[in-house]
Amino acid sequence: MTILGNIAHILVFPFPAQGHLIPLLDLSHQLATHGLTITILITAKNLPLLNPLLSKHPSIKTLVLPFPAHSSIPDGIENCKDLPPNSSAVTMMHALGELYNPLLEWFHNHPSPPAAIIFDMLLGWTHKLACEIGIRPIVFSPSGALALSVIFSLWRDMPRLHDVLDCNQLTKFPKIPNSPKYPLWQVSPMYRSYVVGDPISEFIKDGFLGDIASWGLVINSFTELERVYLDYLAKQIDSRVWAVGPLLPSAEETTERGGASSVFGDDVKSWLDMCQDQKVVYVCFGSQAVLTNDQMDKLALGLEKSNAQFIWSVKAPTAGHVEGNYGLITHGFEDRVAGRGLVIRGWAPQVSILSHRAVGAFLTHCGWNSVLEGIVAGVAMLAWPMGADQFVNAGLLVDELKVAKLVCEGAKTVPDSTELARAVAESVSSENQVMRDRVMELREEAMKAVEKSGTSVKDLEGLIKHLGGLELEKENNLIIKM
Ligand SMILES: O=c1ccn([C@@H]2O[C@H](COP(=O)(O)OP(=O)(O)O[C@H]3O[C@H](CO)[C@@H](O)[C@H](O)[C@H]3O)[C@@H](O)[C@H]2O)c(=O)[nH]1
Repeated sequence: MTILGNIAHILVFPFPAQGHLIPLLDLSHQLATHGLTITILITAKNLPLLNPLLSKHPSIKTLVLPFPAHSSIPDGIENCKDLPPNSSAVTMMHALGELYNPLLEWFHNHPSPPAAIIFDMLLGWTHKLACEIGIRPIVFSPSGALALSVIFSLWRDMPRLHDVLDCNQLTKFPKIPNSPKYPLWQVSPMYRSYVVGDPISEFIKDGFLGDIASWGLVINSFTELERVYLDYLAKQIDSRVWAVGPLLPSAEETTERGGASSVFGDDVKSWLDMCQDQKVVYVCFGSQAVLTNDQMDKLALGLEKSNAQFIWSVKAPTAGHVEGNYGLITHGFEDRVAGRGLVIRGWAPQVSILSHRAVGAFLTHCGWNSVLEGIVAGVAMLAWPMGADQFVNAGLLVDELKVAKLVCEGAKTVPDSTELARAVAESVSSENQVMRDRVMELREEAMKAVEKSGTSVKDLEGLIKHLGGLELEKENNLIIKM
């Protein structure tokens, strides 16, 4: 397929958190495959995360800028997964805002600068920079359309939540389809901690308003999954929306996606090969969540009591976690579940585990990438949302799509091990067939979306056509100026 003007040069600017970076790199792969010239802005410590992509596309260039020093980020940390637990994405967003001038300078000195920037939604300040240079700002959302509708609604409408004392009071979003509502404690902490006039708060607010004002929105979702929310977003932000998901890794990339796996993929595969179809529960809470020892104990007990087969991917505490209070696997647990349970410490090859025929259920925090990966794998989900957009995603999965059961809520909540055991056992039993059938239907829709003439393929082609058009526009402007 040839798409008009596919020679455009695009700058891609990912946010340094695996859940954000992975899908934007998958999108970059698609754009490079269609012949676009891509430069990826990255800081030095995150550069190795680009290796699988760069080896597939040697034509992709990198713009490596020094990570800006920040008083709340210890030296040497450049990725959210390594941030101390008392820091948040806000600190990282604020620190990266200092790249404004170096980036501006790079643009001014580039012989053939990009015609557009595709930037992560947490880097909304890029919108202002793009306007200053006179190129198109395109925001990329690694979150789904419902979650993005909620985030945009908060920052655009600015509901007064800061003086509400009851954390269970419902925050309502009547303009969004199906009028979702969430207890205050589940609403974005980034928004709840907003203080009028505070420089960091205003920086964050301007960033989201920059997203909303962007020339286009690329989102990792697909029409059949979130049609009403995608339509709503298109009307709200008054710009082009391209739903290009689910963004998937290429077959050879599934084991090194987002980082080097801490186990041999073949060992995990051999272990899974010995299990029956759809009997294994995969447990993972994304790239950032580290459980307290209390949570670890109850989760371990739940898995033990369930008698189910499982793989549990356990994140290690970062240097900032209080020594000994986090991430400890209960003494003797692994011996007691030997043969039916596998614990992976560190980075697990999640996509290849989920896609194995033996995996039937996924205990997840409902990070959007995990949600999409779970759907593509056709596994039923057990939801334990902990923060960020995860409560919104869990609501979509549990109440609307009915492909998940809620088993726990909250980053600090300790689950009841007996209830958890029951839910885990049930998730891979024949009683759960209805949910499994529903998720298989969604899987089919997801696969259709990314096949030839599928909705996501069409949206991707539409995006590429627009990007090609921008390059022609740039050249015409130059001719007119000359
Ligand atoms: O051991 C692991 C752990 C994670 N992953 C991958 O890492 C990604 C994790 O992304 P996600 O499931 O979205 O979780 P988070 O890392 O928590 O993602 C952040 O970013 C998402 C996109 O905006 C949000 O939906 C989440 O709430 C937010 O926490 C997925 O692709 C996983 O396959 C692995 O490959 N191995």
